[in-house]
Amino acid sequence: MRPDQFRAPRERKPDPNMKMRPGDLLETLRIVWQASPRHTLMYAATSLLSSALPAANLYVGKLLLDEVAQAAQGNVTYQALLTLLSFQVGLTVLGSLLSTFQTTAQQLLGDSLQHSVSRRILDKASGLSVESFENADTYDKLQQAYREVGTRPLGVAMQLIGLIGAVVTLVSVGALIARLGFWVLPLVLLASLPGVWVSNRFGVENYRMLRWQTHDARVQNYLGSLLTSDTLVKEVRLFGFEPYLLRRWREYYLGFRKQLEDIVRRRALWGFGASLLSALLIGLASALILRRAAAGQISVGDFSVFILGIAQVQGTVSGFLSGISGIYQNLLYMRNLFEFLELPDRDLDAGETWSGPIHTIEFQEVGFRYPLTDRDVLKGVNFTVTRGQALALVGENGAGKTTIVKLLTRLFEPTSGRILLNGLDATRFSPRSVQREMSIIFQDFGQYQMSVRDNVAIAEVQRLDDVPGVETAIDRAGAEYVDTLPDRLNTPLGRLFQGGRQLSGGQWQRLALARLYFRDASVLVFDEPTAALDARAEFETMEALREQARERITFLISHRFSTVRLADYIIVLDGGVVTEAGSHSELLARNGKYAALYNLQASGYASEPPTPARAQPV
Ligand SMILES: Nc1ncnc2c1ncn2[C@@H]1O[C@H](COP(=O)(O)OP(=O)(O)OP(=O)(O)O)[C@@H](O)[C@H]1O
Repeated sequence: MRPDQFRAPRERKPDPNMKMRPGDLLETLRIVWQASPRHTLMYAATSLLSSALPAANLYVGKLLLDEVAQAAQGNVTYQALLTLLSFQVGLTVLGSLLSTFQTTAQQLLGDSLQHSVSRRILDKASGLSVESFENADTYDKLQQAYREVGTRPLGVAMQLIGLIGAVVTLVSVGALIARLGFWVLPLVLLASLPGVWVSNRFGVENYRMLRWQTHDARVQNYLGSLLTSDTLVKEVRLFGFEPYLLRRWREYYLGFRKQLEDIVRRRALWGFGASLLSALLIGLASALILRRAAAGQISVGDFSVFILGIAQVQGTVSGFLSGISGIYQNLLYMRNLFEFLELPDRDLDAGETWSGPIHTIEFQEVGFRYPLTDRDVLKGVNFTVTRGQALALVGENGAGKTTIVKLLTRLFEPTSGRILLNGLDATRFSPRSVQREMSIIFQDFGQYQMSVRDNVAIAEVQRLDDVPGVETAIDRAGAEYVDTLPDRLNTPLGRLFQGGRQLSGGQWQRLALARLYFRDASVLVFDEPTAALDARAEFETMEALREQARERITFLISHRFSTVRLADYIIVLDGGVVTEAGSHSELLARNGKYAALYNLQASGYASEPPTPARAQPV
């Protein structure tokens, strides 16, 4: 996490680009249709049929009431009443049947949609460059897209079909109500608007608030995760910074809370005003109807259509308008998703395919600046390394050692200068084909919560079943402890899942070394390979490394000069610039920075330990 991410909660300005585009609705519907055409059709058909049922129910209900009123005067047979009742029962049965099919279609469509959109997001994420992951904005987009994938696209489809259904209901029920008087329907429709306007307005505000909070919520989550992490608990307890973390976590909460309270208060006030206005309008419509009733112009059945129709129209108008705002909100999410899916991919297969071992690597005046930053972290770096040589990169923290490795392994491209492989410009070749010739152990290597075998063979997935290969790599990395694990190579590792074995830092590091050895590569990169190893393991690792290095090009980054001195060629970096280069003895003879650092470390071993102060008798 970069320091700028750790800041106090602040007012975040709305993203000016957060607007849906005209094509988003169609594109969303296309995604829904493609996920499952059959269930989309089934959902649409059952929803639309259901939308016509309220009017049919109202009408049959009205007929039934009128007949009952007639029956009181002895004008209607029991048979006629039963016929109407059977219609009403039929409508109820049809309603439940449609709703059963509709729910089934919705669940299956939702599942297919979640799968297909998640798949797109994961596909996209796996094609993104390392650079995109290091960009907070892209990372926020990815997180939000992935978090809401289960609800949003389906939401758009359901709401759109719901809108069409609402039109069907409104037209049919509206036609029944309109028969009761000219002003009745407009008044009933008008009465539904204030409430819907309020819920729409605050729904959008709520969504925007959540979206602006995404970044801060991520920081707050991170702070919470520090307090609940099993790996960090020791450090957190020892340094005792729990209160600090809790305070920061709470500061973020209070920031969110302030925004929420503001929205909730305003919404309550507007909501109250809206319901008063609605009640007035409905009162007016009722007075008009009652005047006609008093004049004997409408039947009991008609009056029931009015009373039940009000609720129906209000519910439908509210559903209709909140459907529109729901579509708008969901489309804002979809815009976020589309923006994420439209991010430029880094096509790792673009370019010629590199094949065969790499014999020489040459950096020519290589410079580099991380995207969105304004500082060159490498400047005019030159060196050549050939097969059989081990090259060590030395320098203080932040000097640019890991960045050189990122360029060498094509995770990033130089901003100036070039890298030659066997004398050919590396950019001609696809990053993936070049990476195939490289194997690496990073400083922050992966601890995969998988089996021992997967942890090693994942370096070359097409050889996942190569058990002898895995065993050889494990031997070479000195990870014999694997033999003592309950299920040897098949023992699940890590604490995340049940039955997993947790390893020590050094044991994990040996496994990462085995992973490096497992891949048959001509360039090996060791970024702090012995940091977590004990003295014997470090010695063995360096021996193995020397053995391996004969046939290969080896890059070594280490702060331990006992390791560095074994390299054939050493490059000293300072602030992204190569300040010294040569073999260990040459650099010592030069008596420059390398010699100073080496002697500093060597004196740490050679000097007499300070004599402990003798306790003074009191
Ligand atoms: N993703 C990034 N975005 C912006 N700047 C970065 C990024 N990664 C590293 N840097 C900066 O680049 C410079 C070189 O970093 P690099 O990781 O290469 O140093 P290093 O020599 O490997 O350090 P260490 O010995 O601590 O591992 C540092 O100033 C660092 O802050």
